[in-house]
Amino acid sequence: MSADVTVSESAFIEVDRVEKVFDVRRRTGFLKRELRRVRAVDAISFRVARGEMVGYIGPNGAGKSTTIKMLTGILTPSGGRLRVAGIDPSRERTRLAHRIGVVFGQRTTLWWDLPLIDSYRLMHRMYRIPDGRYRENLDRLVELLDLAALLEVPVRQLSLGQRMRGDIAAALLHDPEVLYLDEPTIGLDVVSKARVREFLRELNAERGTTVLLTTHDLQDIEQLCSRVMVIDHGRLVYDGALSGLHEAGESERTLVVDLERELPPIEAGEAARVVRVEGPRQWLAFPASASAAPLVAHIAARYPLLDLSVREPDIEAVIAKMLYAPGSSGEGSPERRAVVPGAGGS
Ligand SMILES: Nc1ncnc2c1ncn2[C@@H]1O[C@H](COP(=O)(O)OP(=O)(O)OP(=O)(O)O)[C@@H](O)[C@H]1O
Repeated sequence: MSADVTVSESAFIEVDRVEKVFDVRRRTGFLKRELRRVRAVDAISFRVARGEMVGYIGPNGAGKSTTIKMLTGILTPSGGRLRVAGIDPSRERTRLAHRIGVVFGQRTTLWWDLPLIDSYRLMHRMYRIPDGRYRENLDRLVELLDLAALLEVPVRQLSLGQRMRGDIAAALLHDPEVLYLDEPTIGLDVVSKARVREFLRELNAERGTTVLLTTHDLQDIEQLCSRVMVIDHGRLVYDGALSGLHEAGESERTLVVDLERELPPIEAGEAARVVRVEGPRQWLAFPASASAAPLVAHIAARYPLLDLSVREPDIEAVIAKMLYAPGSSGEGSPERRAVVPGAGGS
């Protein structure tokens, strides 16, 4: 541990210049092997306060999973200092397991062939959850996540959305103080996504559970997190509000307008510009950091409207625009780099 590290009182997750280097051996000839070092996480620092909901995003291979694995104690950092609830995850993984919950959207922690309720019973024993607390948590989660009709159904028969709700309940039975969510809404339909997000909002508001959320869905971040951290090539390149990320990348949202009939391109002044017209449907691009409401009001007052919808920019596109915007070094220019640890959250 370096002497200059200042530990904030309120920080629940503390990450100080943490790195993870993988040594990968590659065969380059008949008897030749080459050692390649992959710096998956490169000296990242941040603080997350108790009760915060933070998005953790980045392109494929950026280092998100490696960070989460270090925070859960599955991987040991190659350098730096890491604490979750005051615990060093890789040294005291079992003790930490009682205080954290993990949900992977693409994998399940449930027993595939067993009815849902049997997985919960097994977790009851595995985590040694006191009987009263288990029953109370189970009842609450079954109600909030609408699982009553699914408890006797084998996990393999559940739909993706039902399985995800089942997994979230499993991760919360032991009352963890922090929840790591890896793509919790991937592959879900609009209704299931809304349900999962609503539940997470309530969980955070009522229980003060700290949430670290990895996602490729910008709406997850928009609807749940006041703070977002962006990792690219193992380095933290942004830590702040989502609106700031949009501003840095000058990203745009799209308003799709269905008019009653074919008309010339809509005039919206400085607020938006028409980027496509197909019959009575028009697409207008406007800054993602701006609200759609005034634009919608402007159009509704002047044009015969049938329908409207807003399309979010792709998360990869927002990050790419931020990293490679004019003036950026292409690796994230210093002024776009991570701000002081914890600054985004308080
Ligand atoms: N066990 C390992 N051995 C060697 N290299 C690894 C290992 N795990 C991850 N890496 C490498 O570390 C880098 C970061 O990987 P990581 O899985 O953390 O990225 P990610 O941001 O989670 O990506 P994705 O969005 O695709 O899941 C990648 O270059 C990856 O190939």
